[in-house]
Amino acid sequence: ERSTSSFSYSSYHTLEEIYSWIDNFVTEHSNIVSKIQIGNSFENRSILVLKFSTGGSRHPAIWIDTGIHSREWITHATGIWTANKIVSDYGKDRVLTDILKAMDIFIELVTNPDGFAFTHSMNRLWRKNKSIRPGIFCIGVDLNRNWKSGFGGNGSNSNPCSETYHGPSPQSEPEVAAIVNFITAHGNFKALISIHSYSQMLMYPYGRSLEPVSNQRELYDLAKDAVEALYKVHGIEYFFGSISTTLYVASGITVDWAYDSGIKYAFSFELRDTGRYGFLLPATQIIPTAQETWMALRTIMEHTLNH
Ligand SMILES: O=C(NO)N[C@H](Cc1ccccc1)C(=O)O
Ligand SMILES: [Zn+2]
Repeated sequence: ERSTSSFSYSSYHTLEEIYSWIDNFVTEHSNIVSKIQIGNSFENRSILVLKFSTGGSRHPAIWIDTGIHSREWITHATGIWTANKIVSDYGKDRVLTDILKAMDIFIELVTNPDGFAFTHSMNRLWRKNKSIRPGIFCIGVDLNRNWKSGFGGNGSNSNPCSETYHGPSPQSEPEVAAIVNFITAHGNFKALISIHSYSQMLMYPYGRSLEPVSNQRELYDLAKDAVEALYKVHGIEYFFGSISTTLYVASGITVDWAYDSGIKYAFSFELRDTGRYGFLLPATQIIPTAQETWMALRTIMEHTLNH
């Protein structure tokens, strides 16, 4: 379609529809949004990031990724709504305006494009990427196990047929390497938020061990504030805490790498629901989920701005 005004934010969309929306969105808001290609997926699809900036060269930055696990459709839909919320509220919401005056926000909406295309074409419940290697007879690596920090540890699997297969080596997957290279080259990221579904949880490092991070108390208090802000919107309750203590041990994950790279505000969301619909969350819940998640994201970003 020619413009985002005909785009339904209360529907799930295909990869092509999302990429088309991105182009229209950037054109319509070119004063504050730009599109960056940070690499290509294994099957050679573009890996795209939206940059929200009010100027400056290397503002401290906030990273948000959705869709690293392709079946978690509510996360891409929430990311799209969030992108539109940012341009709608800039200049109106004092907190957001202050954030964007001082910081840049980067959103990677389709972090696993090959897997996402596959959930539309062949297997709605596909989780991993679509990489293949000689002599290996199962497809895909779990992109939330392919990061260097704790790579290959407990809570990841060396069996290529496993849903948590960590891949042959850290950052072996182009989808992970693209993010690592981008964030490392930028060098001034202060927060990273990686959005999954489902379970209704807000978590922080470490996943690889039960050992608390150095600013554990700060992250606990911030997570508590964020889930309270989320609850106020539609009364949805989230658990929160470190990944290993709240959920289970998981190694080679995004937020452990971010934290060990110096990004002290690293969080992972598990959005709605708690299992009634799971990955097949009805589209009627997209906007309510995005609305409540925004209040938690805004809380985390405000704290990052002020610390
Ligand atoms: O897959 C999901 N949720 O979609 N989450 C689990 C748990 C998790 C979430 C966030 C970070 C680390 C680990 C996973 O095995 O990756
Ligand atoms: Zn996930």
